[in-house]
Amino acid sequence: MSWIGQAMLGFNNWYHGVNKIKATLKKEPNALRIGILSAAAINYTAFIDPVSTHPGAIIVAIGARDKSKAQAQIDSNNLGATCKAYGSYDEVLNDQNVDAVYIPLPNGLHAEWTIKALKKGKHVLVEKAITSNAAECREIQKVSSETGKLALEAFHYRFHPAVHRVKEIVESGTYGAPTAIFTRMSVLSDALPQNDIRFQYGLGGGACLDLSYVFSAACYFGTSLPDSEITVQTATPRIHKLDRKIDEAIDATFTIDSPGSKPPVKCHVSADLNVPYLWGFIPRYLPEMPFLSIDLQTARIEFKNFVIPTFGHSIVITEKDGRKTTEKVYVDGPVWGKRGEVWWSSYRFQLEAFVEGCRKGKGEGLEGMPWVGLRESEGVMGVIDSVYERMGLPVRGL
Ligand SMILES: NC(=O)C1=CN([C@@H]2O[C@H](COP(=O)(O)OP(=O)(O)OC[C@H]3O[C@@H](n4cnc5c(N)ncnc54)[C@H](OP(=O)(O)O)[C@@H]3O)[C@@H](O)[C@H]2O)C=CC1
Ligand SMILES: O=C1OC[C@@H](O)[C@H](O)[C@H]1O
Repeated sequence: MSWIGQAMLGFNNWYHGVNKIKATLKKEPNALRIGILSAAAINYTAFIDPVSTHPGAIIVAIGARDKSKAQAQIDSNNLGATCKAYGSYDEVLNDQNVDAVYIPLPNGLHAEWTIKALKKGKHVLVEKAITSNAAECREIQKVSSETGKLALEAFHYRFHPAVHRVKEIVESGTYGAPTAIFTRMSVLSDALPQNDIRFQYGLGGGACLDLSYVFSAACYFGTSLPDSEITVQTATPRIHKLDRKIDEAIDATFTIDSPGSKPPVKCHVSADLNVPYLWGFIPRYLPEMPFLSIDLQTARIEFKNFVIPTFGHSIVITEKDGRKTTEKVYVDGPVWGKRGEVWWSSYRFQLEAFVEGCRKGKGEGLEGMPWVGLRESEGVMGVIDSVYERMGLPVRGL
């Protein structure tokens, strides 16, 4: 599955001549030294590629359950000179040369390893979904504040300037307050093997956690978590054929009531890990872009590819009188200002924020820097817990 993102990134890098930039980049002497827990498929796109263009970050270790797998990833990405292979995740955490870790483990293992890493004095960038449930996320908050180390959920879309621009339009009030939000994300028919981590209950499988962008984005554009009240109205799963506890797809509605006089926002989210065949017999192998729409009092915003805007997106605003405006924002924007490059992926923007957060030792409240706070992550996990309860499926991780 990760090959799709990797191919798009390859095209982006070729188009913008990023390989030349990588070849001439000099690392700073005090670069943040980062270890990776596992040789996951997503590592190249989400982490190794961004680090290769960041002067202030260096990968010093990869640990996998089988050391040869870690070594193979080090070799295939030419990380050899500075990067050690380990045969366990504990060895990465015990390495005094590691300042921070990236955790791309299955979702059901995120809490355990994030907490272990924080207790070993490492800052943590942990893949989405941050945990299996809201209670685990509260535990991470507690340990993060006890240790003074950061934990950041890798919701990379939140670091992209196009997303900041849409948030700015919503918050400007130009078109009134938001009243309804729709978000959709899907994975092509048969793209994932039946034994994928996403289909294993014990590893935190299911569409809600894996495609948690749809919940995160509805909450982000519809409110400012954690101060709003979110009530799940409906939730319908399509159950995986091999495991009755796995939601292969979900469709849910919830309302967000924010403090103040704003109208409640009606949210509708849809996520699918195996898009059904067309007319029952034609597999859908053509990618369907993640999609978001926001109804405001006097206009609708449609945002195509809100998840990885780097690889092509559009923001279309249609006012009630029919006037249309289209925007595309690849760099700058209201949060980053002049920081960033047009070829930066959402993962590269995310790394920029993570490294800065680690350096300053403070994630939330850094001036002019995007961040996903742990209380917000907990709020999103709380919505997912409620959706599972509503569907009559077990809350993950319990
Ligand atoms: N930000 C993004 O765009 C994306 C994020 N993700 C997220 O990244 C994480 C990893 O996804 P992905 O790379 O697709 O997954 P993979 O299955 O490729 O990687 C998961 C890794 O987890 C390790 N692992 C540890 N215990 C187990 C176990 N019991 N069963 C299976 N694997 C185990 C394996 O490590 P080892 O190498 O030690 O054997 C494996 O390499 C998930 O949290 C997912 O949500 C995924 C895709 C895109
Ligand atoms: O970006 C993504 O696309 C497909 C998913 O299965 C994956 O986990 C997600 O992060």
